[in-house]
Amino acid sequence: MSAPRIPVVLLTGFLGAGKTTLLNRLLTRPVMADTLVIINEYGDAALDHRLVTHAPEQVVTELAGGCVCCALRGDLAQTLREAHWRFARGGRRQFERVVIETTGLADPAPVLRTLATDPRIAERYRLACTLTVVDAFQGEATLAAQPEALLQIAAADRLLIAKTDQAAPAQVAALQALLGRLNPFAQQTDLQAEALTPALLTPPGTLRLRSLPPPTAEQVHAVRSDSFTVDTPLAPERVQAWLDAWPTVAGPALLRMKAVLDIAGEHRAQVVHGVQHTLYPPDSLDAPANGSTVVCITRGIDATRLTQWLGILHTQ
Ligand SMILES: Nc1nc2c(ncn2[C@@H]2O[C@H](COP(=O)(O)OP(=O)(O)OP(=O)(O)O)[C@@H](O)[C@H]2O)c(=O)[nH]1
Repeated sequence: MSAPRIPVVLLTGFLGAGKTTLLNRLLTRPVMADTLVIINEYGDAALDHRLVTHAPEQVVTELAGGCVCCALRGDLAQTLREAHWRFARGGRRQFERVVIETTGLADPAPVLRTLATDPRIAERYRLACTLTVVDAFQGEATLAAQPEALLQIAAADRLLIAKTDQAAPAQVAALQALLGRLNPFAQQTDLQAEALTPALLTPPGTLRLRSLPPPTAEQVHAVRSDSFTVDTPLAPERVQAWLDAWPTVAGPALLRMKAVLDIAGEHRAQVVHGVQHTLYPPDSLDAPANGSTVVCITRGIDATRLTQWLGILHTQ
């Protein structure tokens, strides 16, 4: 009898929707022991793998600098093909399941196709479930403006609604109704209200993959990712001025900002997230920063304004 195939969970959702936050919650569950996590990031400076807290029996690896749905599809296939010996101890495979976190701009359909049709992958792996995280607060506006978000909704077996604590109940209800129209097959879960159970990692019914027209080349290619690094610790008042100036760049053109900051006098790295209009309060990592990196993923932003804003961090 051949060995059972390894289940793969595809975790997707638009930039900043809450994928990594969910992953961190999931990885603390016993059901997620022995998990290989593959994190794909759009920016060339990968930060997400540093933001994922995991146990020693979990392996986290990253694919950065493009999307697994296009530029890095071959890299994903190679990672999966090689994983059983690359992530092995004493000749024994170190994982029993795989979670792939896509970039927030990925179209899940080509990734699902690779999983299903590459014979060397399909013989070892099986798709267990596609989870799409949706931001309760910004979800409707994102869906109206960002074609990739629609593709992610369409591919979902489960729609996981994050940030319901930030949205009014009527806003959540309107989003749920919209999601129900866009993908009536997917089960909707409010991540704040419901416990994360193993059932979340399995599809609610038969797996269905529906196709929507892909975004046009123009829509995809107008996206750019810029990273900005400073090697020396940042003065706290500079960081505060930079945070205060967030409204000068915030908006739909700033799809995502992620920063790991090395602030003078702080022993631990500080993490700051921005998603379109929203800036989240800084958080600390359990590790020193050794330099600061800010990644901005933008579509049609005023570059001068962005540069001025970033400049606040290190201007003498
Ligand atoms: N209030 C609130 N904030 C949340 C929730 N989920 C995520 N966030 C915050 O939203 C910001 C972005 O969350 P991430 O988990 O990094 O989002 P992501 O989808 O992984 O982002 P990308 O990897 O850039 O696509 C962070 O500051 C999180 O703390 C939630 O349920 N409630």
